[in-house]
Amino acid sequence: MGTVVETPVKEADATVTVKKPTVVFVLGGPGSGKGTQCANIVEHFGYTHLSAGDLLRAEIKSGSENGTMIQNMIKEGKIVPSEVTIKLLQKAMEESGNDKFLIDGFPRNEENRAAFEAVTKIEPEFVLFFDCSEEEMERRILNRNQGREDDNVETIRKRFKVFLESSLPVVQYYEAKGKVRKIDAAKPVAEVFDAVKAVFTPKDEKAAA
Ligand SMILES: Nc1ncnc2c1ncn2[C@@H]1O[C@H](COP(=O)(O)OP(=O)(O)O)[C@@H](O)[C@H]1O
Ligand SMILES: Nc1ccn([C@@H]2O[C@H](COP(=O)(O)OP(=O)(O)O)[C@@H](O)[C@H]2O)c(=O)n1
Ligand SMILES: [Mg+2]
Repeated sequence: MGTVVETPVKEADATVTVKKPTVVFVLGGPGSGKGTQCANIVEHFGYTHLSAGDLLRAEIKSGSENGTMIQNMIKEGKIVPSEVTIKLLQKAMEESGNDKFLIDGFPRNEENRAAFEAVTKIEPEFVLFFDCSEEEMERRILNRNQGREDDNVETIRKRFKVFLESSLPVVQYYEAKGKVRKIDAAKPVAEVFDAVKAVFTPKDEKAAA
């Protein structure tokens, strides 16, 4: 008869408490200044900036099998299926070594939002929303000069339509949860950043200042 050796199973070890990363979604129309302000936030507040658009453009450049599909969708101002974008975001989060992220330009529609929540189980800390008129956004995009295939009048019009029809409802979803921090993004860069800083500065520090 063999001896039964009991190995104690430590429940606490099995359910390792993995701390969920802090995520801030940075939303706003095309050209509202998301990328510009994210660069400032990174410098001051130690976040890692992940632009969904930049990740998708890098994926095209890498020659991935999804590249052509992504390129066609971006040219048409359409939103790439969540599956693709979320994989890129997750990979970038893992590779960063950080635990605080600005996710810029995502979620851009209800499908993006629901899929990210279902896959990662992460709820954003808050949503930074850059509010700007179409006129001003169009002016900025046409002066952006980054050689983007979607920065032309025809595609810009399509992107604005997608923004109004698909992206704004996501902002409204978070508004109903009290998570939206709305910024007047039509002002000069430094003034917009002053408003952004106020959102990221903890309340007790503000009181001490
Ligand atoms: N507050 C601002 N005032 C004027 N131009 C701006 C402002 N913020 C950004 N820009 C410029 O507008 C263009 C779009 O900004 P960007 O940060 O790329 O916006 P988004 O990522 O929302 O599309 C860039 O050329 C940028 O330099
Ligand atoms: N969540 C996202 C973000 C961007 N994109 C695609 O990438 C394009 C450019 O996104 P972007 O965030 O770089 O654009 P800007 O708002 O910075 O001008 C979008 O118009 C979409 O075609 C997407 O499909 N899904
Ligand atoms: Mg951008």
